[in-house]
Amino acid sequence: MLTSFYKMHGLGNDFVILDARIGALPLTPDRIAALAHRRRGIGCDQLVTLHPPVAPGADVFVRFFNPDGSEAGACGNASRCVADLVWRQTGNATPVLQTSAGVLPTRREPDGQVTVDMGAPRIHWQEVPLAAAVDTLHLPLPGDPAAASMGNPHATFFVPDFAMLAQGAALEHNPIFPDRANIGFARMDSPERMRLKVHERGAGVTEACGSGACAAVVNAVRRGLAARTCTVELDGGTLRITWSEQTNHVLMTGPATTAFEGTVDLAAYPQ
Ligand SMILES: N[C@H](CCC[C@H](N)C(=O)O)C(=O)O
Repeated sequence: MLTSFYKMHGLGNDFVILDARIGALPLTPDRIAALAHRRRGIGCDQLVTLHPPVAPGADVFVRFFNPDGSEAGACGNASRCVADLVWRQTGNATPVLQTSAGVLPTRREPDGQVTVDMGAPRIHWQEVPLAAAVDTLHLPLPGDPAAASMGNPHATFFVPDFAMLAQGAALEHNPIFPDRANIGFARMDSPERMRLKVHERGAGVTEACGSGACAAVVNAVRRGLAARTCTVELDGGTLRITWSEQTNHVLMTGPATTAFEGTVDLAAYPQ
């Protein structure tokens, strides 16, 4: 059974996008992991599936899966890529994405970049989630991180350099994060500019993390370290993030790139 796929990336955070809008695809966590494998599969940081929308006003329902097979409620870079794909397919420059974490309006900018309204950050401990009723602005961990969710859990460490990146895997699995967490390391170069590296939950260090950039700016603003509009410099490039005072929503603007299209025989991958 040959299935078409799109290989796309947002600042080097790369995705295999499969279209399940015309019919369900036989995907299991093991098959997702096999497809995401860098040598034995197509290879990607996340596998993304498209489904018929259910939410009123949504153009497509999008699901995000990490290469370990786990599902995530948000993926900022992939959301920009799906919005770009829908525009290429339909000419709709403002597609609305339904995700398990909420309905995300998007907009194609005149320069070809894509803005996604990532919704409001969740900053209560139960929403991140955390395992205990602690202040999410100062978690009881060495390095004093803050935590927030953009529909997926993020911890942000404010650091002078990136020596702590090597601790990302252990921190991802720290028991304070019952659903694990994406671990961001942010160096504030000015209130308007942040350098960020992210060890992603279920994926490891990626070239960019869109939801991680959103959470890092939210946490930096909460700490009084950043302006509400901040340029986030990641390994793969830069994102513009604004945490709106009026709407409490976080807007993320950045590129979306198609690398290639292909077909894959899903039956050739383990169930
Ligand atoms: N690893 C993340 C999902 C992908 C997020 C990232 N690729 C982005 O652009 O937001 C998680 O398990 O929550």
